[in-house]
Amino acid sequence: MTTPGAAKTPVNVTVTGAAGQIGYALLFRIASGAMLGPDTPVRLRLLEIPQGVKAAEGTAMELADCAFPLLAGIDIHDDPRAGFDGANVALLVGARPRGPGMERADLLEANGGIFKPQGEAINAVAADDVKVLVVGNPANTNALIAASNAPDVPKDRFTAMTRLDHNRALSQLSARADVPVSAIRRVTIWGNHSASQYPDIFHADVAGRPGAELAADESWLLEDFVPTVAKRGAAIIAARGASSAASAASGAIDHVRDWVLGTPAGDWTSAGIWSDGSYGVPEGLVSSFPVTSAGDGWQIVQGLEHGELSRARIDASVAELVEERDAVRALGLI
Ligand SMILES: NC(=O)c1ccc[n+]([C@@H]2O[C@H](COP(=O)([O-])OP(=O)(O)OC[C@H]3O[C@@H](n4cnc5c(N)ncnc54)[C@H](O)[C@@H]3O)[C@@H](O)[C@H]2O)c1
Ligand SMILES: O=C(O)C[C@H](O)C(=O)O
Repeated sequence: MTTPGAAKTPVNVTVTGAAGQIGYALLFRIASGAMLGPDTPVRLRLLEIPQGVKAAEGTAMELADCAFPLLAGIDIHDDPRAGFDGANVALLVGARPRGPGMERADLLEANGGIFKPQGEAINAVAADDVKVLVVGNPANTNALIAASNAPDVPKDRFTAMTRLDHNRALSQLSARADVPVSAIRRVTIWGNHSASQYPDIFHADVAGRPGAELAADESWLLEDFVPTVAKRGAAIIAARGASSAASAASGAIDHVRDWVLGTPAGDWTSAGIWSDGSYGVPEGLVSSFPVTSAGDGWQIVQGLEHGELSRARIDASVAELVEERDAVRALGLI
């Protein structure tokens, strides 16, 4: 399928798990220009397992029926080497979601095996400027697996999604302070996309009010705000009977958009990135940090000071990332 007349060279965007719930919420927004901007045509590569190909074909038919002016083509694959060929942006969504009562780490063995061959394929055939966002859980450690199996791709091109957690934190804080989400800046998710994550508001600006002032109410902070954000995924599963999909797709769009087009001045966002040792997070773990981008890659915001409470929370989440890394090492995945 080709739309004639697109001026710029299309960006190749590979989406794995294209026939799944998140895929269905994500692809139409990418094709509409929400992710890469209103002037950038996209060519979509949908990667599925063989059983998912027919449903992906149905989604591709619907995408064609939207007549998106920016959609320069769609192809569907069940072989990672074909699916990632020439990929400039790769969204690694395809993986099993957790069900009620499970932790995301319970998916390590089932899903970890997906990310080793996908990392190898990205290494072999993706474009030189490839940018990878891992959404499939456990996202941080799956990103670590993919990056570790792509030795020729710079590690900073592999990222894991904590933008959904970041957006959840903004929303909870907005409700608490009774200010619009757009008036809140400089919130951070630290650590793992798991129940151990630490949503940090100590450095936030909440409509001109220091976040530390709100955080001073420790019973609200520790018994309400932090667990509501950190356990939101499980609450959605309990309510919907299925894991978050539209909000996850929206987080993925926000992550890639800010990475490629830049974060707003005076603000930062959160992303799981390859640690360079900042803030005592061991090098080589994929951990969430406060980050900015000027369109040329994520930079970790430096110089934030942490009190005892924040330090202990960050350390606990990082300790879980170390455990997950050791588990996938024992499985031979890295
Ligand atoms: N990081 C986050 O914030 C976040 C948020 C929500 C969901 N998730 C995770 O995203 C993943 C997908 O969720 P979903 O609700 O779309 O699941 P889903 O079951 O609806 O869809 C998953 C799709 O992936 C496909 N798939 C499986 N293995 C594949 C492979 N090797 N290559 C290509 N495709 C493959 C399946 O056929 C299926 O179509 C889950 O692991 C879920 O836990 C992460
Ligand atoms: O919680 C899950 O398992 C899905 C996703 O990671 C989420 O945070 O909504």
